[in-house]
Amino acid sequence: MNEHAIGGITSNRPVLAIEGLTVSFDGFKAVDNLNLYVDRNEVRVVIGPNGAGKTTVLDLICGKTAATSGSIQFKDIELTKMKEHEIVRAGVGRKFQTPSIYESLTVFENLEMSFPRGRKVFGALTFERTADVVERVERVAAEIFLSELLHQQADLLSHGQKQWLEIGMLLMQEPELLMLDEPVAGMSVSEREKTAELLGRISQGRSVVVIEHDMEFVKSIAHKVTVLHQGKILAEGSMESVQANPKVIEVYLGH
Ligand SMILES: Nc1ncnc2c1ncn2[C@@H]1O[C@H](COP(=O)(O)OP(=O)(O)OP(=O)(O)O)[C@@H](O)[C@H]1O
Repeated sequence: MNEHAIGGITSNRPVLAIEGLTVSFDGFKAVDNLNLYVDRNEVRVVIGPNGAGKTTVLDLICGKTAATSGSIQFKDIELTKMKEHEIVRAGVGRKFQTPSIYESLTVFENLEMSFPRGRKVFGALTFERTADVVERVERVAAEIFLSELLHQQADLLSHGQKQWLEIGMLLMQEPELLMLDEPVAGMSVSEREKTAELLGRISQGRSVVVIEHDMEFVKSIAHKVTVLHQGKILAEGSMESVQANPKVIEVYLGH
């Protein structure tokens, strides 16, 4: 576990602490008494066979699905009692598999409308373009490799660039926890490499949780891997230890 200095006091508490988390759908436990801890500056990858409960865990963290029991602590905040928009405001960003960018707007406008104050005060599309908004849009665009394409309409971007734009829209809100569901699906090799670099970079100062099936990509980004199976943790640790684990090979990697 990393150590963080907070107000001069050294704290080794994880940013995300999930304990005893369970969700039942008509008696079927999709997530079953799960404990999961993620540190600041960490890229955690969650892997596992189809139906293992990976997406459901992210749905529970972001408030899309209500827990049956258990706790999700983000810093000092209990998320299980909160609404989705409150969880976003608390600093949790979630990217789904399909990009939900606005195709008819430019890269700049897509990023601009994700600036939290703009949305809160003036509504989604009509707000003042102040210097701090422009500064943050430009900073985020540079992070996601889109500085040169700021004024291009989003529908003209490549698939990979659209995925980066959506990550950028989350970064505009400066989340401390970022969750991504299969971020490199459908990307070219060079886009995958750039995405690995991007995730490493954006994990600095925050926590990143990624669901991924592509093992080469997992190897290139994961600080730690959690293997889910039937709603429970089957194994957890370094990529090497997980790959060598006979139980993991049996239920997932051997297939
Ligand atoms: N809202 C729901 N109602 C009923 N069952 C659900 C619901 N959401 C998920 N499930 C079930 O919970 C289980 C876990 O699903 P989940 O989508 O979390 O798996 P996953 O590990 O993300 O799989 P994949 O790799 O295929 O995306 C599955 O059996 C799924 O059918």
